[in-house]
Amino acid sequence: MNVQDEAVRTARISALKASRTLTCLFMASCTEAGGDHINSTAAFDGTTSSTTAQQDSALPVSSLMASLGLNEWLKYILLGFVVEIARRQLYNLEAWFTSFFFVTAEIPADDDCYDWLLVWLSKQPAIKNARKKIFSTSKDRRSLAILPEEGDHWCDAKSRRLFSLPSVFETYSLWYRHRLVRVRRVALPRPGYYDREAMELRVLAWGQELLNELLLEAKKDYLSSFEDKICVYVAIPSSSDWIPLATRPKRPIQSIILDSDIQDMVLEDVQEFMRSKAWYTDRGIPFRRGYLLHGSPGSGKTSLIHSIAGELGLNVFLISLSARGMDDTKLAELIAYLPERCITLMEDIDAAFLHGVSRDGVDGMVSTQAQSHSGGAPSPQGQAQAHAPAPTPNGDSDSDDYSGKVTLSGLLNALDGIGAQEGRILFATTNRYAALDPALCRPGRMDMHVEFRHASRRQGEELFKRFFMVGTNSSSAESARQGERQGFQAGNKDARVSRPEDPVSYSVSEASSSEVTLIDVDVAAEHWPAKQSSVGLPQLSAEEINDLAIRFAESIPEREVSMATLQGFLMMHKRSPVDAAYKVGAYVEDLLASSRPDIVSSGAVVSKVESRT
Ligand SMILES: Nc1ncnc2c1ncn2[C@@H]1O[C@H](COP(=O)(O)OP(=O)(O)OP(=O)(O)O)[C@@H](O)[C@H]1O
Repeated sequence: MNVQDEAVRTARISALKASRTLTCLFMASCTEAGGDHINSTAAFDGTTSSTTAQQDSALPVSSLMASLGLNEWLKYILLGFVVEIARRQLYNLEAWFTSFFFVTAEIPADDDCYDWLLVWLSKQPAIKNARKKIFSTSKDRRSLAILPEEGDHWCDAKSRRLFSLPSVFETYSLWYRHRLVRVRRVALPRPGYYDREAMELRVLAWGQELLNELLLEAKKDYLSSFEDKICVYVAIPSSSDWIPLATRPKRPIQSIILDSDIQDMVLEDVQEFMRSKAWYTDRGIPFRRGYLLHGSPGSGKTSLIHSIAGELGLNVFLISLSARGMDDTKLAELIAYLPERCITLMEDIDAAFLHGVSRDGVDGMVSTQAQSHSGGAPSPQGQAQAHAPAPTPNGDSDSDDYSGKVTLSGLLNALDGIGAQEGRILFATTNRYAALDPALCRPGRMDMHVEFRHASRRQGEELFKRFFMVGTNSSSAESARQGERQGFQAGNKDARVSRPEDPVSYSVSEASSSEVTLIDVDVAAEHWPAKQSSVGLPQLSAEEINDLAIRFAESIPEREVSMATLQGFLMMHKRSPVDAAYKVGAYVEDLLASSRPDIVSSGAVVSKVESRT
């Protein structure tokens, strides 16, 4: 035998020794509990030096089992089998019992129904008093629906609400209409993806009715929390998601003071659109409608959208094209994830493009002209340039500051491309109508253009009445207001609405311009001595307020100041309508003299409307 063979043999024997020692240790530790301790290590020890592999295999099996105490082991293994089989049978029995006696629903977390249930559950005593639950103050859409309750010290106007939610994987039992309901939040496995959160709801009942009733009750409960509110959602480009931003009380449409009842016209148009799905489908016309509100700042564009959302019970989904991280893909995704019934709002739609990004990659103003001749197709060169970092007003390329990378073609595709959402109601606002690309404004994208101008005298008068007549305890107040309103509607046609598909522009004639005579404020104070009051509203009748409103309207120049400016002025004199009526003239004169750009009328907007319609 050579040295190599000897080394192999030694290695084999060592390996065998080691494995036996391990086996003996394992067996000894396992059989110790049965009291049959076997010191097999010693037995093996005596043989290790002289035994070989062939001798080991010759050991009788029965004596090996006995020496290892395997008989005891078999008992335990069998017992384990029996316990496991019993457990499985019990599980099957429970599953059978549940499916037989309970109606079960699984509701994924991304479904609206999930929110209804979570809010409903958070109000159930079984959850409120549960020993294990989740406390939350998060500002998500559920929390927006949970109203403060009496004696709820957590829920003041400023602090976030504290509410309890069912804990994950915990099963809660509660009673609904004398029937047992079992609820738990579960994770539904999704192959190759994260688990999906869901709610498992089991109702002890034969039919579906009780479950349906529960869900309907939860839905009603949830929606009633928003009855007098609209919910505003904001787009988060980084996650292509929508998160609730706030709830806002509904604003009555009558509180928007516009000439010629534009607000009613727009509202009716939206209502008609919402009723006309079949009409659009029958004619193969994409079921979308866009409204472009343009004109002076502070003239009521946002307020009108707010009111319309409230009147129609729609939530508002706010998209900022120049938000950090927003690009064409995110925009398309965000628009695709919009719910079917909602208002999509793009405020200051010109803002993203005034950074210099446009379909042709040049300044939006210039491209407006170029585009009108190009027929609307994006050029590859233009697209490439449009993706490049936008130049800042001083001409630098500023990729850090300017984070929005939405191109015009990206926006156009999102609005009515192949992946565009059906049934969408889009409202866009701008103060720079002239800067918009005609392709963006064409029918199909923006179907109705509404121009907002600075306040007319009639608007000023109406604003004054609404401001001071609220709470006037006179039956004549409302009738006077009604009468005024009718006169206002019938007499004034100084507003413009245009529909691109309809070349006829609604409107236009100038409001009668009455002479403005400024009266000395001291004279006014003499005229209204008993009415001046520094605390609370003076007790004025509706007729007196009407007179002051006329006075107020006569003192402001036609179409020179915004409604927001007038409202701001009235706020300064909210306890003194007399002062407000007699001091407004001087106030406006001062403002105009200082030529603040936000209050000076712009004639350019008006001419653009005419050229476009
Ligand atoms: N036509 C109006 N009727 C009633 N209130 C108005 C009107 N216009 C403006 N206001 C008041 O002025 C304020 C500003 O109005 P709003 O934000 O709707 O103007 P806007 O046209 O959207 O302004 P911007 O273009 O600057 O966003 C609001 O508080 C609103 O109540």
